[in-house]
Amino acid sequence: MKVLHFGAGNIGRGFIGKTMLQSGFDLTFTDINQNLIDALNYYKKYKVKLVGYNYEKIIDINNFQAVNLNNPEILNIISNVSLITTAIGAISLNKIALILAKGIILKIKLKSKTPLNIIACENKIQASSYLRDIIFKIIPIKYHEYLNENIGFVNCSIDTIIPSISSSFEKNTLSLIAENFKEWIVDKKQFKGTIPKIIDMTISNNLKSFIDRKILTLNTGHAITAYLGWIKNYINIYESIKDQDIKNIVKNAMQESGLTLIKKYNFNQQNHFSYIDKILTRFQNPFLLDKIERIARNPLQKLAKNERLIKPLLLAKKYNLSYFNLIKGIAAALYYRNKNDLESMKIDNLIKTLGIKKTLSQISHLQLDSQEINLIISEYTSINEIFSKKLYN
Ligand SMILES: NC(=O)C1=CN([C@@H]2O[C@H](COP(=O)(O)OP(=O)(O)OC[C@H]3O[C@@H](n4cnc5c(N)ncnc54)[C@H](O)[C@@H]3O)[C@@H](O)[C@H]2O)C=CC1
Ligand SMILES: O=P(O)(O)OC[C@H]1O[C@](O)(CO)[C@@H](O)[C@@H]1O
Repeated sequence: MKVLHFGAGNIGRGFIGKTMLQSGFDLTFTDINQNLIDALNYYKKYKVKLVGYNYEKIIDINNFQAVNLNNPEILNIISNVSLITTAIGAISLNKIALILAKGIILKIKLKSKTPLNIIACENKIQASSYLRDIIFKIIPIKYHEYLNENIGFVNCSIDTIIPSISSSFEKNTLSLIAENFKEWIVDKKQFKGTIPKIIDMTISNNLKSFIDRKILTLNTGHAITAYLGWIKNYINIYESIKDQDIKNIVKNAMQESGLTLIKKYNFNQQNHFSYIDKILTRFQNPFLLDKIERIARNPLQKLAKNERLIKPLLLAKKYNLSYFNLIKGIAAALYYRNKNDLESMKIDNLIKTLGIKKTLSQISHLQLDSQEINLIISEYTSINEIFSKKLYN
């Protein structure tokens, strides 16, 4: 089976690409980063070092192709593959929609009857449905019946941790260190045609609860660990989570979010709280050398209404549950400044232009004079009083 993967980055090379090749598929990577494409075509292989507690295994990855997204050949490839996966960043999905639409139209004109499934492997709730909606807006209505019959947009939950570090164990810069833990769950109902057998891919009938469980537990805790760690000048996630004050806030915030999920999905509380404890152990994995900067990236996206920080706060408010540790995490996210992170600088500019309250309301869609906004601002102010020297380093 021919597969095209968008985004030859950490998760693209370290998990999606690896699993497609281990499943015996004919894999092509595509990316906008020409250096990455050139390196893939030059080296024609790389290694993935899986690390866990008392576990290390190096896997050789080879036998793949790589094409730049802007190479005209990409349309033929799209029209010819049975599966497309993406790992480019949720904020970039709208940038590939047009090229996907053009490739699908070519597929239609070639009178292809082979179903094509598209799985957006992004940290965004129902990312594939989001991509589907954009593509349907682009493709002429006369083709919509074909789309509905032959093109599957399959939502998934993807949980593993693959840091952006230069491969200290290999001179080949494509090689990666990846967490041994992985959980990739896809929505059975959204596939068109036969569901491909892919190593490490689990098929589920009730994906929504798994997506929310992962994004609103792991990513909520991951983000708060990063933002609080940044304020205290830590570099790596494991340093931050080893700080007991930070760990207490992170664990309590994950439990605050967890109680909303228990209410919404009727999860067993003991099972869910042990899921939280396992995640905290994963954050403490020193072998990953996961940088705070990677987990803190794109704070505008992460402070959006339907995302890992605001969504659990709104659910806690809805269910009249405690949310004061989530408030601390949101304030820390708002406080994050990194000259290398465009979104963090956009927040800085917004605060200078609109003030903190209006900025937060605009980003999060929280009501301007809500209790939640006032609590976040007061938390932000107390962070600033303690750490103000940090803001403009
Ligand atoms: N790294 C990880 O551990 C995990 C990442 N994810 C998700 O996977 C996605 C990618 O994350 P990473 O691999 O960490 O990021 P990354 O930055 O390492 O890789 C993203 C790749 O996509 C490419 N790209 C960006 N825009 C593109 C476009 N328009 N067309 C083609 N390629 C494009 C970039 O050049 C880069 O090579 C994100 O949504 C992230 O939330 C999900 C679970 C785990
Ligand atoms: O990729 P995002 O959405 O910036 O989130 C940061 C991190 O959260 C995780 O997805 C954890 O699953 C990371 O590995 C991921 O890269």
